[in-house]
Amino acid sequence: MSERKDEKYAIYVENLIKVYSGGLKALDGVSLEVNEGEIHAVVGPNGAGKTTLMRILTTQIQPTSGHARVLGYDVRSESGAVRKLISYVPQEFSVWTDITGYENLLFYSKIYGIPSDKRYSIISDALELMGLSEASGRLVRTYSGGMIRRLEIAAALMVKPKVIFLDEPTIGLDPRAREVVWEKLLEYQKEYRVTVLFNTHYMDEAERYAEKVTVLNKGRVIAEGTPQELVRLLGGETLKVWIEGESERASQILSSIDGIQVLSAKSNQLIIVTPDSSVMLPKIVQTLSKTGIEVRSTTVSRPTLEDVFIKLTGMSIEEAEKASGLREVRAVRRAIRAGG
Ligand SMILES: Nc1ncnc2c1ncn2[C@@H]1O[C@H](COP(=O)(O)OP(=O)(O)OP(=O)(O)O)[C@@H](O)[C@H]1O
Repeated sequence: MSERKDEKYAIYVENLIKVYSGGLKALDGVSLEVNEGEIHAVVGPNGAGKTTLMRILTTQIQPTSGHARVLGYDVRSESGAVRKLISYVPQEFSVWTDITGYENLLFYSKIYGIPSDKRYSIISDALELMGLSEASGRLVRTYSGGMIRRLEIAAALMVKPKVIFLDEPTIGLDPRAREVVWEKLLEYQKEYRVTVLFNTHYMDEAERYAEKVTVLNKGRVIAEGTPQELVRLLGGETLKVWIEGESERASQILSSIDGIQVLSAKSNQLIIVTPDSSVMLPKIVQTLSKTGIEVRSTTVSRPTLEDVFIKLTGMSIEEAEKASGLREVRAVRRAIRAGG
């Protein structure tokens, strides 16, 4: 018997559309495929539709049209089977701060129906996996933001999910705390080969930890592939050039040089992609200075996913968020996670 295409993937999404009751189209024909055991990032600015997609895949809301399967089960008609195989770690706080870490997991173990004779070992294992054994007897209000996040993930691991969905797993955490969250998650993922789908607006995080990335903007997939493939789309190195003068005019002047793509030109800074910066940089400086524009400083780096996003949308993630008017939402979430 031939295998159905949508059953060979851990997650299969085809032409998903979600229109909320007020008429807002949050997803506009999203398709994606995630292999079993893959770590997959969905990246994009606030309001891109990432949470909506995740809520549909975790059977919390229904799509308006299109279809989605998780481990071969339809999220709409077989939602019970999907729920048995997955865990979901939401963006919002999902633990209580006035009880201990252990008590939180005990509470969840009861909700999940874990038999009482197995609870202690399952909770201990989950705490150990997330590096929280020593802190397990402390009130959660004494935990750092990173420890709280790891406790929420520990709760999700107790059901031994085949697919884990994480919505902005490190939002509001400092770089070191983000690293520890990922260190623990990766150790777990490696050992159990679970499939991980996570949402993030941190492009560097997607680039560093995801095997595949789907870039979402305004409810549509605008790019997908491995981080390396996406970065290769740009074909070269990224040059940042700070100038004395109008960046718009500088951009027009430079666009006439072969082998230069100006990704953005704002606030005295140009972001340029070029195949060979050692050849192009002197040319750029010379061309600009001939027209009275002085170059103040330059940096050369490997292109990043953030640069790919700029190329595809004409703006940075930050600018896209400002434009969507949803930037404040994220600022509040960050503050909550950071304990503000
Ligand atoms: N329940 C709802 N009713 C109406 N509109 C909604 C609802 N939930 C989300 N939206 C809107 O749908 C769009 C997509 O939101 P969504 O939360 O999926 O985006 P996101 O990429 O996850 O952003 P964030 O990072 O802020 O969560 C936004 O414009 C949002 O305001």
